Amino acid sequence: MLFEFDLPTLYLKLNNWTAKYGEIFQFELLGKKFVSLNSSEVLREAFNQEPNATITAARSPTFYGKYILDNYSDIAFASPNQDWTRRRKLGHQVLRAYGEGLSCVESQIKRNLVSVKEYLRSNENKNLDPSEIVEEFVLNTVEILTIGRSFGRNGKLQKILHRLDDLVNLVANPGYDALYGIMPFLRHFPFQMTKNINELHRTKQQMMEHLETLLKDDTTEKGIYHTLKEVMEERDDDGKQWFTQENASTLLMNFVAAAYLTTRGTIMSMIQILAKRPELQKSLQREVDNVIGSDREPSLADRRSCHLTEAFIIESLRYISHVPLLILHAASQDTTISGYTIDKNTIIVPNVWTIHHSEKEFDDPFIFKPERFLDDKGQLLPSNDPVRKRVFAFGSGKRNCLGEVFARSRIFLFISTLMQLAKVIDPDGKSLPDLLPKNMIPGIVLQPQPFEVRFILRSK
Ligand code: HEM
Repeated sequence: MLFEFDLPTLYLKLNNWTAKYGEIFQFELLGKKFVSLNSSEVLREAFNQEPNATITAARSPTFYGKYILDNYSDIAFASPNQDWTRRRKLGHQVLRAYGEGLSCVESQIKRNLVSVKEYLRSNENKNLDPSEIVEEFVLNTVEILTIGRSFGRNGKLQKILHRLDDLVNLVANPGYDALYGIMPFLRHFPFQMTKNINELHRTKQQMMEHLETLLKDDTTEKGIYHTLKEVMEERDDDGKQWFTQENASTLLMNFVAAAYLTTRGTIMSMIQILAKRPELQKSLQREVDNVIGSDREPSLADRRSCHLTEAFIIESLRYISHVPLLILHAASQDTTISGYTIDKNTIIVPNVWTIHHSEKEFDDPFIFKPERFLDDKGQLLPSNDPVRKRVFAFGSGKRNCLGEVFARSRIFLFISTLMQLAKVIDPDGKSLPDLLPKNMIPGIVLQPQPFEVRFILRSK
């Protein structure tokens, strides 16, 4: 029970301990050594300055990485070595090619927003749990990224991806991972978790088989999987295949899992925050009206002129801090951080939730203030401004998130479209609590509690 319930809320305990023990402290849990990094300065010394940047880029061994991700064939759970460096570079390349630059991808995403618009129009002024439409939007973008087009919530691919995500969330839960990591033979006993593990293997297989089928369709639209297939054909000088089927399926699993819960959590939280702040909504709508107007759809080029919308996204990521401890790192050799000796194999806990809610780092950290990221002319602070540099929502250094640009641009398109089209208000006959960072549902990725809102179309 300790495993299941304490580890997902470890970030709250670490926040209390930071008040007692300061910017960096070590502790032991389940027989393992941990070091918690609790200030932006210490985190940067560990992740951005050599030799620590290289030493702390390792991951600790996990059951999930070993048994689900084919013995660390992936990017996110593997420790660096030569092959990993090539995989991470490939991950960057495919995300840049399919997720960030191509206008055809942008137009696909905009087409995807049409169903969001239809949903808002046909459900106007009704009490709604927005998760259904947010999940469909996020999974559609994942489908477009993966195979170049989306098939909607009733399509086979989306059903597989949804199930895959649910299972990853259960199986990668740090409590179960720790338990199965210590006693991996448990996976042969008929517990519910064993059933989940087996179903996850089958669902991964189903995803790959379905992608193979879709690959045969006669279409010009391409996604990451088309490129991965080509890379699987490559051979090194010694004839070795450097990127295998296991690498492809686990890379896709990383992307699907990393893209879904994180983006869902951000957009859902932003909707709840908006419903409680009519003044902020008015300012965002004014910006969207001035920059985009109502006759055309928002596009990624508008990000440059929508300073408040961008600040709203960054402040939401800081305030909710829904990946509270990033993915845990590990020390690949003995080192020193902030004067403390850190032994090889110590698990490194980037205590980002605490950094984002520390008075030393941010004024009024528990108050939601997008303006903290704007200068006195209302322009977004540059990314190298000290205030922006204290936000670690996507990590920092050698293991930072590969999908940051993709995620932020999708969130921008969703929120600017929403502000162009509708006003978000409290539900009818029910109360909607303000979103409080300490009340999120625990997990590797925190989620807001279920809630309902109403959408009122602006054209009326
Ligand atoms: C709001 C959305 C997102 C947030 C807040 C987020 C946050 C993070 C964080 C905190 C990490 C761990 C960094 C570390 O361990 O130091 C991470 C890693 C990663 N993310 Fe994201 N992420 C988001 C969306 C995405 C998307 C859309 C993708 C891909 C399509 C993606 C792909 C990855 C990958 C592959 C890694 C592993 C990198 C590595 O271990 O080297 N993420 N992300």
